[in-house]
Amino acid sequence: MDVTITRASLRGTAQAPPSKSYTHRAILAAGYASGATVYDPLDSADPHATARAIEAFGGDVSAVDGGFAVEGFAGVPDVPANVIDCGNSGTTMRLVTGTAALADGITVLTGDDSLRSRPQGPLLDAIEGLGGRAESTRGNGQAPLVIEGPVSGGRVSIPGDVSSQYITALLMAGAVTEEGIEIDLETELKSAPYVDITLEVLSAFGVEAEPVGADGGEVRSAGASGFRVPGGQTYEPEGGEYHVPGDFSSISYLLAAGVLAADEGLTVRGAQPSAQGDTAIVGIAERMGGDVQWDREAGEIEVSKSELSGITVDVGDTPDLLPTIATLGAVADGETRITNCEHVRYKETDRVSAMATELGKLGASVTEYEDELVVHGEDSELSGAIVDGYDDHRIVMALSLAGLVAEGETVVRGAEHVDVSFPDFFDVLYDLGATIQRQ
Ligand SMILES: O=C(O)C1=C[C@@H](OP(=O)(O)O)[C@@H](O)[C@H](O)C1
Ligand SMILES: C=C(OP(=O)(O)O)C(=O)O
Repeated sequence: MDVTITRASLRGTAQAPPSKSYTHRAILAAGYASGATVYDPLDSADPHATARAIEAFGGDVSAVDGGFAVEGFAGVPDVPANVIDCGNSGTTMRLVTGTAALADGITVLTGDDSLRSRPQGPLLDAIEGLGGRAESTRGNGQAPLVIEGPVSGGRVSIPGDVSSQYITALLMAGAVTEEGIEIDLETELKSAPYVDITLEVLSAFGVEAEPVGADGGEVRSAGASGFRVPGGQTYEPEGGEYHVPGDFSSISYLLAAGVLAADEGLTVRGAQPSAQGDTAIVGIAERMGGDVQWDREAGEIEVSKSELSGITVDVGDTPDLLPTIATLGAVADGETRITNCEHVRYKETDRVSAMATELGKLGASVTEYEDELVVHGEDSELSGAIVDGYDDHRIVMALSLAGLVAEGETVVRGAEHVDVSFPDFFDVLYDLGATIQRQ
């Protein structure tokens, strides 16, 4: 699907979609349990992939009023009767690789073209280190993957600068191994707040796990030298239910739409504080000069159109914000420097390169370095063009934002990929007053 967007003035109220990261973890944790109801889940393509995996391991996920009822496999996954298709979802493939290592037999995991080009090698090595079998069929560290368990736990070391999802996978699976898992980080951890999300969900399911400090003291994931999860634990959420908070990566597009185009202001609901690193978008928009008010208790953000100035942002903890910040930078006055972003190249597409290329087509001046993206707002005048969404939901949404302010028509190709994390993105923009045509 192509979407055509023209300059518009936005106003009104938008509801943030539920968090993708929390939804994946909550339904998988319910799978590791004997079951639970996950309320307010994100009902989109990526969590559906995790739900399919839970079913393949002997559980069941069904829609009930306001949520998903999950019947779990109680810590002992069946050997799947078929290949598990993880679709476009990196989170599913990594987290479920951990589950597969617990099954007494072979699991085969695959995904779409994008997912089959993403790095899995460090997680495969970790599972081999725990005594399992974990192979890439092509021997290149990418899916299709063949995993054979069961592993009983142990100690592994793993790089922290490729994907934090490897750590999440090992912690979630480690809790139901016999011995538990100790993880030593070989490098600094990127995307660390995502492991904090994991620890928060594990705690809500009554599972103990912790970061280990460089000096053996207590730290949050961002300063950790490793992680530890004792084995023999049981997943069981209080009251048999879990509630998913709103998604701040998705909120980033609504906030950006507000600072770019809401002359009369707009309100974003569902913005309760949580462990999400992408909450940083509120402070980033403010630092750029955005008029943003966040009532944390009410979970509401008021935002209105503002003159923006370029800033420097380190996205080591918040890789998914890069496309949004790049678009804001193209409209801001002065230079926006997005640093510490090499790991943003390992996503659904190389997002550093994709944003440099496509914003360039819209008239932005962008310089790409291995670990930095620099947007020269002062030399950028956005005017409509046909741009490619790279089959990547975040590229599609970030380029659509540019369409709200560019002169003339912006056509975003492959716009249907918003189904991964924000299925009604274009309906929400339309309701806020955007001009959207779908072909
Ligand atoms: O664990 C998660 O829910 C996620 C972790 C991050 O990936 P990396 O840890 O691979 O950077 C993030 O980019 C992804 O969208 C979701
Ligand atoms: C990278 C993302 O997700 P995943 O790793 O689950 O594909 C994302 O949602 O931006």
